[in-house]
Amino acid sequence: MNICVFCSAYSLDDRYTAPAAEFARLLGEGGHTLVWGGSDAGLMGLLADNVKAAGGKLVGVMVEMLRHKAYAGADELVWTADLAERKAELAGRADAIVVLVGGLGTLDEVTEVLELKKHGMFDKPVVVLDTEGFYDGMRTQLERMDAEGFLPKPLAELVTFADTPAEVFEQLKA
Ligand SMILES: CC(C)=CCNc1ncnc2c1ncn2[C@@H]1O[C@H](COP(=O)(O)O)[C@@H](O)[C@H]1O
Repeated sequence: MNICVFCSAYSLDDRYTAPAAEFARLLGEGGHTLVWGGSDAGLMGLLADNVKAAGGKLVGVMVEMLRHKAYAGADELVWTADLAERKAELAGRADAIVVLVGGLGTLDEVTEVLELKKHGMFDKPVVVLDTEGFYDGMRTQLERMDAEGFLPKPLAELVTFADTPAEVFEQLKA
């Protein structure tokens, strides 16, 4: 399975890096391919290192303006002209999307795929790994949208939440 991951490009503490490394290990050992932003920075680099160490393949989708941060050991690096083209390329190559902790870039990526799903223009599973309750705020907001008629389909059809890396893979099998 080509698993596209959105996550932080920053270096984070162990509360976040340990579950990300565990997720990467399960991905690699499961024989999956990581499709990600192709960067060696922070959590993105850690993810790629751990997938590779566990025997998984790496497909990076990089944007020209971040060429200096490209991950050196990817099996394939795809170059895109801008962030919009990159998001389309990432989603287009994904059999599933997993969202790890991240900042505005991650939020931008996940909201875009959920909006595409809302319109039936993307139909792959999206699973949020809610490490340390990091996404509780986003979840509360989305549940309120769901309960108060802001979504055209049930929230569970757009995105699901997992507490642990193992639970992410259980959900992807379901
Ligand atoms: C100086 C530095 C950290 C450069 C590396 N910076 C980056 N390299 C590759 N993709 C990125 C970078 N920054 C943001 N992104 C994109 O936005 C997401 C991360 O942004 P954020 O850290 O959550 O907001 C990633 O999923 C990635 O697709």
